[in-house]
Amino acid sequence: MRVDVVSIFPDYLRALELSLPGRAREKGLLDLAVHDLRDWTHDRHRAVDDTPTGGGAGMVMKPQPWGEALDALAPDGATLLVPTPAGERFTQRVAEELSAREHLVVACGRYEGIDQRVLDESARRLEVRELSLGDYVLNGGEVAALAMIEAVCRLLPGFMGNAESLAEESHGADGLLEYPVYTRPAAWRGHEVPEVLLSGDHARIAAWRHAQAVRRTTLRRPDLLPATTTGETEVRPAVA
Ligand SMILES: Nc1nc2cc(Br)ccc2s1
Repeated sequence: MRVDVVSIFPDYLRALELSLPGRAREKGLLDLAVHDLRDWTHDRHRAVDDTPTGGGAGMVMKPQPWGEALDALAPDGATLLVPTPAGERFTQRVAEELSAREHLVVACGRYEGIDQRVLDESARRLEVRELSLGDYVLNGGEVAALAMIEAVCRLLPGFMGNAESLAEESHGADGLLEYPVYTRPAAWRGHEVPEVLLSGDHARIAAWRHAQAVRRTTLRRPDLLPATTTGETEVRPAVA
């Protein structure tokens, strides 16, 4: 997979060259580049924003620098990711879908956003996905881009050393939150590891872990539980 990220704060994205994406690049799984949007400006102030047409507060990102940047970086058929509070929800399912793409170009907006015509023009030759991390507003798309790129790239085959751990994560195939985890020592500051985990009975351990995942999901994210046939969310008994 190739990932190009465009931002007016490219240093914000340098973290992508560390930790997971850094190792994947060494393995040849991921080719990542960060670009400064101002490289596609032509005035001496390197302007990337202007006042909103129709009035209103703040500034809007000009179409011309984005148009030229995307012409240079995004081949026809590439996927353009645009983090925005107004986007479709970015979920593990979306991350899985995007991990199968050949080329992602991530446009990090700032100010009040990017001129809509950039998205409309891009849709003529790119897959455009406006994506939201959640119902809150950041100062720009960079933080969201870091999260989305990590969520997508860690799903690339061979990216994670232990692929088995992917299967047991929160929001996995079963749609449940992850069960609580423990390690040594068996007792720590008066807290004991649940006896079942020391039993060696793998069937019993698996059942306990599933029950804990259901309990945690019911308590914290009932919206993730499958609806019943009546369309209501099934209220399942909390597991002791
Ligand atoms: N939650 C999010 N907030 C923002 C703000 C801006 Br400005 C650009 C992208 C995003 S994604």
